[in-house]
Order: sequence, then C-alpha cells, then structure tokens
Amino acid sequence: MFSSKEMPSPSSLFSAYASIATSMMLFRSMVNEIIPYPIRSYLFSTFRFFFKPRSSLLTLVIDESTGIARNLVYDASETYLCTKVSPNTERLKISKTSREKNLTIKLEKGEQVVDFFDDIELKWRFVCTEPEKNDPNNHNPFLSRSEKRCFELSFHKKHKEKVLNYYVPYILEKSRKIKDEQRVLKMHTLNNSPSYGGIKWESINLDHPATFETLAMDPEAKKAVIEDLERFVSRKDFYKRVGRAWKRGYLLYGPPGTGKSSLVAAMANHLKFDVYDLQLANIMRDSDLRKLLLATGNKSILVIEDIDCSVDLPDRLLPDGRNNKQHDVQLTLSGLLNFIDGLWSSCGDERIIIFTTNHKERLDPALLRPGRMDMHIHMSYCTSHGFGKLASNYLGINSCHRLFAEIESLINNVEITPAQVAEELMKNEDADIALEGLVKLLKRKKFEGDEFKIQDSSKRQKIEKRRRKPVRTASRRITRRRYL
Ligand SMILES: Nc1ncnc2c1ncn2[C@@H]1O[C@H](COP(=O)(O)OP(=O)(O)OP(=O)(O)O)[C@@H](O)[C@H]1O
Ligand SMILES: [Mg+2]
Repeated sequence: MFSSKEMPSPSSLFSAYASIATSMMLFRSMVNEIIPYPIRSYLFSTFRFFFKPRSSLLTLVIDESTGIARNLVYDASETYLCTKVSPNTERLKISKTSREKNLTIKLEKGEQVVDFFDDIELKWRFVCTEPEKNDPNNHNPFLSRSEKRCFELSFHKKHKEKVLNYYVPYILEKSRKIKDEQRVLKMHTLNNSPSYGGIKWESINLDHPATFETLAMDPEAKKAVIEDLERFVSRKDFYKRVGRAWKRGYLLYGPPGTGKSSLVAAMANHLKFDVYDLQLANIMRDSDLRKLLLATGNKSILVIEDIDCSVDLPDRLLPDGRNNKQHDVQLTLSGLLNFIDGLWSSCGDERIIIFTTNHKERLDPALLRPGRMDMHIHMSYCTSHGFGKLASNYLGINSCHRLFAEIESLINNVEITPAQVAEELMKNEDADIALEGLVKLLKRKKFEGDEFKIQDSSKRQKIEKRRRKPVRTASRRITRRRYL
C-alpha cells in the first residue's frame, strides 16, 4: 500500500497526463507531416495485423457500395434484418413513403442482431462511420458529406464455407421474396395526349382485390392455372436451357361478366407482376406498338382485352405487296404477332401476355395457332360451385342456408354470369333477402329461357316449313314444266 507521502498529488498526475497527451499529439502531427498518407495507412494496417489478438471469429464486412454500384448483399441484408429484430434491440428506425404498403424498419447505428442458420450463431452489427474530413483519398464531394455504412457479420471461422455458400445466398433469396411481397403493383395504361409527347405508358397503383381465393371458377381449371403460373415462374433455367424466351401466353374467353378481367388481376396479385393494359384502339402504327412493347418491364403481364373487337386489324394473310403501303401507317395483326413472338419476348424476362375475348370463334386463326397462346382458359356461366364461392365472399354464408339447395338446382339450368349473381348478392346485407332476390332472378331467367327455347323451336319449325315449301313448289313447277 502507498502511504499518503508516496501518492502523487492529483495536480501532478494531471500535468503528467497533459504533457504525455501533448507530446503524443505533437508526435502524431509530425508523423502526419513527414509520412505521406498511403504509407501511413499501410504501416498502421501492418502494425494492426501483427499485434492484433488472434480470434476464432471471422467478420465479413458488407459495405453499402462497391465504389461504383450499390452492393446487392448490403441491400439484401438490410431487408432481411428487418425481420430479425430481437427483443434486445434498443433502437430502430421506422419510415413509410406513400408508395409503400407497410412500415419500413431498419437498425439504428451500432445495433446488433443475432441470427441462427443451421445452428450456426451469426452476429450482425450495423456500423456507420463518418469519413475522415481530410482523407486525401476521398475526392467524392457526395461521400465527404455522407457517412459510410456497412454491416459486419461475425461467426466462427470454421463455418466460413457454409456461410458464404449457403447463408449469404439464402439472404439474397429471402430478401427478394420480402421485397416482392412488399411491392406495390402497378397498372400501366396508355396516355395519348399531345402534350405528353406521343403515346406513352402511365402508371397508377394496382389495387384490384381479386385473388384466386375470391374467384368463382371451376376448381379444376383454377388449380391448373395456378400450377401453370407457378411452373412458369420457377423455370428460368429450363427456358434458358431449351433456348426459349421466358414468356407465357394465355387466352381467356367467355361471355361478359364471367371474370376474365378479375382473373387477370388475380394472376397479377398472385405473381406480384405489374399489369400493362394495351388498348389497341389507341395505337395507330406498328412503330408505336414496338416502342410501347419495348418499354414494358420484366415480371409483367401484358393484357390485350377484347382482342376480337378492340381494333379492326388488317388481315395478316394479305400478300406482302398489298400490305407494304399500309406498313407503318397503321397497326397490323402481323405486326402485333411479330413483336409478341420475337422482339418483345426476347428482350425481357418473366413476361406474360393475356388476350381476352367474348368470342373465341371470331379470332384470327393466327392468334389461335398452337404455340402462340400456351393455355386457353374458358370462363363460363356461374355453376353451383361458383355460387357457393360468391355466397361465402359476399354474405359470409355456407351451404347450410335453407335456400342453397334450391339455388344450386336452378343455377345449373340457367345462363347467369358470376357478375350478375354478385350484383344480386350485393343488394342486401341480410343473406335471406339477398338469396330470395337471387331465387326470383333465377326463376325469371329460367322462365325466359324456356320461353325463348319454345319460341326458338317454333320459329325454327316455321323457317323449316318455309324452306321446304318453295322447293316443293319449284320442283312441282319444274315437274309441271317438264310435263308440259
Ligand atoms: N368468376 C368470378 N368470380 C368472382 N367475381 C366475379 C367473377 N366474374 C365476375 N365477377 C364479378 O363481376 C365483376 C365483373 O367481372 P369481370 O370484369 O372480371 O368480367 P369480364 O369477364 O372481364 O367481363 P367483360 O367480358 O365484360 O370484360 C367483377 O368485378 C367481379 O366482382
Ligand atoms: Mg373484362
């Protein structure tokens, strides 16, 4: 133990520290002046390397930028870590822009998160550092203002291969899925106003509530569509291997109000794909069509509604000489088909094209040619199964309701669209009143249908009779003439 005599006084201790600090500062500024920055930095890092205590941990530093572009691993880690916030986290940053559906949560400076992957413990730390103001390497005026951000990922050295080969790719994939889920879908439509500088796409948020769950459709057909879509999006490598463009075409056909547009929205919501609504009536030239198709993005659905009547496309089978004059002054079916088959599909990925029509039989055979539209989907009148779905969607009731059996037997013998059924079910929140209304409508339709059938058959009989009469008269006349 020190006696009070041996103990240095606080003032002498303070002056000793002060003189040490001053001489260190002097030494540092001397070193800074004498030794140029690159050599200094090299010496410091070598010194650090030799004298640093050895550790069993490996730390991966994931910088925000690679120097030229953004570091995708950083962005993926940022997205992934939002879902990994632990109860020990003390500070978080939250934000939301008008384009985002949910809150964005981010780690605050210095915060740590622990994650586990195959029983490997992985420690994440979010690090922000102010760049040295007089760092001569920092010529970028933008960088000199902003802080340098990175994630540090530490784990036991023995897991290096597993982390690099499995954990990091897992984060990239997981963040892609999270981003897809958070993505606000866009609906692109054409804007043709002269002040807009020619015809262009214009987008709004696609907020269509239709999903496969709410769609009244033949269950087998619905299952087939979902499976087809999922197979399509998961087969990137397959399409590449067989040398095919990664695109798929669907033709939706059926009477008005059977859910063709709703199915397009359900597909977009299911895949998280943007929708481009190509109204052919607004496009005058093949060159405009080409420009518009090339401006569509990946992971998108190009929809051409009512292809049979939206525009009177000239016959593609006209000899070339006759078509040449029209070329570039109007839109041709061959132009449309060529872009869809060639240019458009080969310059993007994950493209879906959907044609809808009320009259499949009126379509140009060129559109129906095998290989052009991969799947033909028939949207038809409401069935008893479809009614069950709509009743549960609109009224929240199931088949236990007393009117169900009657409606089911009526609906299978009547041509009523899901849109008409939906409209009837919306008329009243009281399920009894709404279903009674539907029963009345179905009975009326059945009666009208029967009447029509009777009228139709008597009309047909009359026509038949009339057709036979002149033949007989003529033949009689001919016979008479022969005999004359
Ligand atoms: N199969 C269905 N399942 C659920 N709702 C449907 C279905 N069909 C129609 N509806 C309802 O009717 C409305 C109109 O349907 P939709 O616009 O999808 O029909 P469409 O077949 O595209 O008609 P059109 O041929 O006139 O374009 C939808 O908003 C939806 O509420
Ligand atoms: Mg429609």
